[in-house]
Amino acid sequence: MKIFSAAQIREADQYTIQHEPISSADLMERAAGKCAEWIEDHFSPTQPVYIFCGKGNNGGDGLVISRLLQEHGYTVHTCIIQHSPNASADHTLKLQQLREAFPANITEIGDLSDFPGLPDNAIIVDALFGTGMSRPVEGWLAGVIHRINDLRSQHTVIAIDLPSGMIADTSSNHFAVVKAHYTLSFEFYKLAFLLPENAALSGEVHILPIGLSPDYILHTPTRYHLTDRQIIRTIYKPRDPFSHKGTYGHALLIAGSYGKMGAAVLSARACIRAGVGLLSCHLPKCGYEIMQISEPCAMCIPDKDTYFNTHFHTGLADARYKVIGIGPGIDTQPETARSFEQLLHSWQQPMVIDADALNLLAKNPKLLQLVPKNSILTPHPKEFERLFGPAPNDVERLALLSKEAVSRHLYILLKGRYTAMACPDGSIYFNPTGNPGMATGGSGDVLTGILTGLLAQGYTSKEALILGVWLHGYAGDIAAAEHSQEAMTAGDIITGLGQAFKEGI
Ligand SMILES: NC(=O)C1=CN([C@@H]2O[C@H](COP(=O)(O)OP(=O)(O)OC[C@H]3O[C@@H](n4cnc5c(N)ncnc54)[C@H](O)[C@@H]3O)[C@@H](O)[C@H]2O)[C@@H](O)CC1
Ligand SMILES: Nc1ncnc2c1ncn2[C@@H]1O[C@H](COP(=O)(O)OP(=O)(O)O)[C@@H](O)[C@H]1O
Ligand SMILES: [K+]
Repeated sequence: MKIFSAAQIREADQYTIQHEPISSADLMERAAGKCAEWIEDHFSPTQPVYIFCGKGNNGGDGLVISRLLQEHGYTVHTCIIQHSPNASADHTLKLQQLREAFPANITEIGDLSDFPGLPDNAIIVDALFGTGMSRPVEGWLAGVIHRINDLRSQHTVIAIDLPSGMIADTSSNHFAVVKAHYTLSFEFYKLAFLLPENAALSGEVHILPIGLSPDYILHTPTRYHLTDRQIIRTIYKPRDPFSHKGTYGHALLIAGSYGKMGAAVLSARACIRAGVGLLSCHLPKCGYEIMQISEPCAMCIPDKDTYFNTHFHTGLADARYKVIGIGPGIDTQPETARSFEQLLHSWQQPMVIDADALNLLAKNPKLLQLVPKNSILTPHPKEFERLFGPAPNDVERLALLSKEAVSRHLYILLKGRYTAMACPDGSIYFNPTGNPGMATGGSGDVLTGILTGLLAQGYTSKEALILGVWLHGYAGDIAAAEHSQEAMTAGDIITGLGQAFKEGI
């Protein structure tokens, strides 16, 4: 699914109005109708509804919702916030229609002292501002937002299109923003919903289709995308009935150290479950028996060193590996760093680089220059900061992520609720699958194994990244459904992979 900027959303709106064609007032009727329907499906008419409307088109939506809910027997109080002497044309029209149909319970709020007292069990609908926001809300208007937020523990807050005060496509960190329980947004996810800094603001987001022009959506390029099944289906390649294990590549996984062999085992198991043809694991001697016993499908290459991987740069040419995955549990010993440097001098194919291998790159920035083009780097936010430095907010962190991916010709993901995947072509994909049950040691090692396994099978770096992160999260969701978010383990994510392949594509 494409994620458009506020300006593009306005364009989509205008394009639909001209080409469907439909009047802007009718489009507003359609959008607000979807919201009213959603509210009717989820809340009973016995609950009083308080709708706070701004004077732009977001407020216009609120006015239509008010009329439609009253037509269906709800008691609605409509509060119009007088933040400006002028109202949009559609706001003016919809206010007139509301006054004609239901003249009672319409109040104007010109100051915080006009804010109504709310009865128990009320629903607050926030229709103050939507995609028209471009600067922070200040003064008594910010006070209205704070007042709504003070009431959220006793009442349900439903934001229309965006929680008011939030800017659709840039950072609103530290601004006054409504904290909604639900956000009913039109047609598209907004970038703002995917940012960790906004986690407490949008609540449950529901995207309501309002019939914006499919032509416009198809032909308008955008930088941001949210992975969905449609994208996944274009990537996934079913296996050829005449294929053999050579078809699916030989991967080398460099992982583990004394006390961290679990990371290597998890990664190896995930790589195998992701469908690799053959897997060899380069391990410190102490890990040899552990791996042989834990995962009989993996072959093992013991290092010269008992506790750490220190000589994995040798013998690469003979084995004709398709891909190398490196990092889970390898520690950051100087001998490991030296071997990594030599490996980077001799290996030119894409690699998957994770965990301590990322920390080695952060410690030795000259190594970063040697990373083969089209490699996949998988930092969590702390590892990202060690590698590329801090950013003042999430939107600037995304810009930094993309800049590094483009200038170095690498695929770099930034892990989190909506893992962001930056590509060398400048695009950024967000992944919606996964859950907080995956915030547990070993989940990242599983991802490294999956990505390595997919690259080995011939998926391009971009395909492996988007598909791998999707499957990882999907398998995590299956694990959480089976075991709960608390009790699930990284191993359960691997177990869930089978069902993820069967049901998630
Ligand atoms: N995009 C679409 O396809 C559709 C959009 N509709 C609605 O239209 C909304 C956009 O409407 P508008 O463009 O009128 O914008 P908004 O209603 O979001 O905001 C514009 C109003 O807010 C005021 N304003 C903006 N920033 C302010 C600030 N920092 N402090 C104080 N006042 C501020 C402006 O003066 C103006 O009165 C969407 O969010 C959505 O709710 C729907 O009605 C129809 C379909
Ligand atoms: N709240 C969450 N929602 C979705 N995915 C999550 C969440 N928390 C963690 N994850 C996923 O779990 C993985 C954790 O990786 P990482 O922090 O590297 O773990 P480890 O180093 O312990 O293996 C990442 O892929 C991340 O996106
Ligand atoms: K709103």
